Amino acid sequence: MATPHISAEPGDFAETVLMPGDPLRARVIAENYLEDVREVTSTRNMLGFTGRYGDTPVSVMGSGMGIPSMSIYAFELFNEYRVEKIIRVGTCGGVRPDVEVRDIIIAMGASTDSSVNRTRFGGCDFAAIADYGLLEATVGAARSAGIAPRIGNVFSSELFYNPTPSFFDMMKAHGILAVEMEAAGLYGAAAEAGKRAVSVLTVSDHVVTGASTSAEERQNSFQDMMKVALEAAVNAD
Ligand SMILES: O=P(O)(O)O[C@H]1O[C@H](CO)[C@@H](O)[C@H]1O
Ligand SMILES: O=c1cc[nH]c(=O)[nH]1
Repeated sequence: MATPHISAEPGDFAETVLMPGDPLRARVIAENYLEDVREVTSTRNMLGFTGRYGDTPVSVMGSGMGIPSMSIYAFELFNEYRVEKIIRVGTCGGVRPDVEVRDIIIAMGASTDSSVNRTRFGGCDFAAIADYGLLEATVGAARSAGIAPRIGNVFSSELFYNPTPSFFDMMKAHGILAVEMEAAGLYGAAAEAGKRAVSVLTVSDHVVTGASTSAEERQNSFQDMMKVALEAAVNAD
């Protein structure tokens, strides 16, 4: 039953799909965190896998970069493959001065300069928010693991290379924790489909201070993020 962008069969995806931007990271997650793994799609090399985390079936698939790419895959997973929950697992750049590299951010909401959610929502402003149950499950998983997550508003940017430095001052003044490129599109797609989503992010760099993570720090915070996302996949009702 392939869709235009996914070559899996019905039933190939679990109810919960973890989505990093990078399809090769999806493979790393599948091989290192899941058991009984099989590849279920590779159209355009946007790799997807299904396996088990403990007793719970879990899938992992790349979303690509940016809201348009995330919107395509989330739409097809929610509407064609009966996926119920998507947990984005990605990187972000810190914005507020009190956010530090390696922090784990749970995006309660996602502001954006993209018009995608207005297009979905009849030209009105849509409040792109995480599903509350998934938010609780991720926050609970983080705290149980001794991780203090930052919870709040992120900014899903259309541009990675923004030419206007004052853009980040505006974000900072509005309490934006960090900038990334997909959460607002994912939350809009979930709402449109009547499904559920949350984004768990690790801070890889700081766009204001210029701080960045070493390879070892990146690996540690990646492991923290994966623990949070996988435990939430198991524990969310
Ligand atoms: O690490 P991922 O999930 O790809 O997320 C971030 O990294 C990419 C930019 O380098 C964008 O996709 C942004 O959202
Ligand atoms: O989208 C992103 C991701 C990480 N760091 C950034 O500055 N932007």
